[in-house]
Amino acid sequence: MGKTMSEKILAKAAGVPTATAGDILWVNVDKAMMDDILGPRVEIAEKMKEIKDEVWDRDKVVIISDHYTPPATIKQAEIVKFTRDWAKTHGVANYYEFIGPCHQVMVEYGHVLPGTVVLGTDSHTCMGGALGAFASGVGSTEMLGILLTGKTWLRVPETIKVEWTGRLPDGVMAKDMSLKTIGTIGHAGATYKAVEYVGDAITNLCLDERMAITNMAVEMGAKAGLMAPDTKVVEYLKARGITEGYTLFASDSDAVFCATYRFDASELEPVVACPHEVDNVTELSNVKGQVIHQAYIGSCTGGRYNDLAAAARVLKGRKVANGVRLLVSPASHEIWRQAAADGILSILAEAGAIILAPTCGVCVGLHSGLLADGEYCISSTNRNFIGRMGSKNAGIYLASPMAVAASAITGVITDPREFL
Ligand SMILES: CC(C)[C@H](C(=O)O)[C@@H](O)C(=O)O
Ligand code: SF4
Repeated sequence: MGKTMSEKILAKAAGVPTATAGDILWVNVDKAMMDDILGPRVEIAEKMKEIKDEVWDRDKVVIISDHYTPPATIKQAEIVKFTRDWAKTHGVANYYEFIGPCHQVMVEYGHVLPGTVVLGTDSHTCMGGALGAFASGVGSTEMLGILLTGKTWLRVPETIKVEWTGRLPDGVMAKDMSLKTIGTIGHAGATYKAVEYVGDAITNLCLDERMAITNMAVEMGAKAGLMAPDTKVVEYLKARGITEGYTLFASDSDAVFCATYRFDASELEPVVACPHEVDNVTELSNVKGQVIHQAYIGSCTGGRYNDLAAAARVLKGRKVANGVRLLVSPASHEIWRQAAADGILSILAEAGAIILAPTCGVCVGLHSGLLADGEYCISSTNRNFIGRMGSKNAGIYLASPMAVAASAITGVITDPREFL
């Protein structure tokens, strides 16, 4: 009987010849990531002092200060300082601060490799599945065990196959595919399962777009969101000087999937997730005309180069509506630099966008872009829970970067195809 990607990756990590969904395995972790919000400061440092105050392998730990950077309060600055100092005193050279949201940093700096196990103290760690890794979020207690031993137990998940075929229409993006999938499967429909995305509509996507999909696998409850690594992944890694140390696992043709969902990308139109649940998805046409006060393009979901370029295509030569805040936060310093060099940030700024630093801040309501009672934001991010961006009486519509850009121009939720 054939094996899925997850079964193959976890068998390799456990050092066993084969694994089957349902098996409980002790796996060796290839990279352990902590961010500033759930990292060392969350009892981990204290507990390690009680047990053994050193990490199992300094080269396999990555610590990223991203949620509280740039610090907006003294408390946030103290947390970032604590995180930085902890990394230094524990010899963790893989420390990054104010480079961008952790998941983008992990990929850009080569810490997510095909066929490896990457676990992080952030729920969107699953984004790494776009490069063919088994990447998943864990809690601080699990992370404590990993830091001390380099291992953790995992139950090999069953896999749901999500097949996207057909040609994506102009003006429709991977974010629309992601939201359509989540709206169909539901916010708990993939609990403790892996989701594997297949089909030519997936393989035709660039890596930026693929990551927008795997990033949100957790919004269905999934343990991991995977795509078989192909030449686009190999080229991406090669461009970063990485040509070995990974395995290109793909699911066997006779692998066992617990469910299969099929979608036709050629029939997909822009969709949005309406307040206050990520699976509250409807066609954008059903909420067209909804007033918005803020438009946000950013985060580990929708702040990559392709997102900014797509938004610039809509905004070029046009102006943000008076009274609408269009905030743009490139998902990393590298993206910020490249988008600036290529004139993309100038187009966005010319239209009236305010370009922010690479940060988690707006996405999770930690330091800027907060909403008042009765305000609405359309956002290229991944969560729209109550109070996510400030007031509990505000609302967030999740959409593609192109839909966000189009809505910023009109001041109401708008189909981006009107501007193409
Ligand atoms: C605050 C952090 C732990 C959280 C996560 O785990 O995803 C955040 O990044 C988010 O996007 O909600
Ligand atoms: S950008 Fe948003 S979704 Fe991504 S890690 Fe930061 S807070 Fe979480």
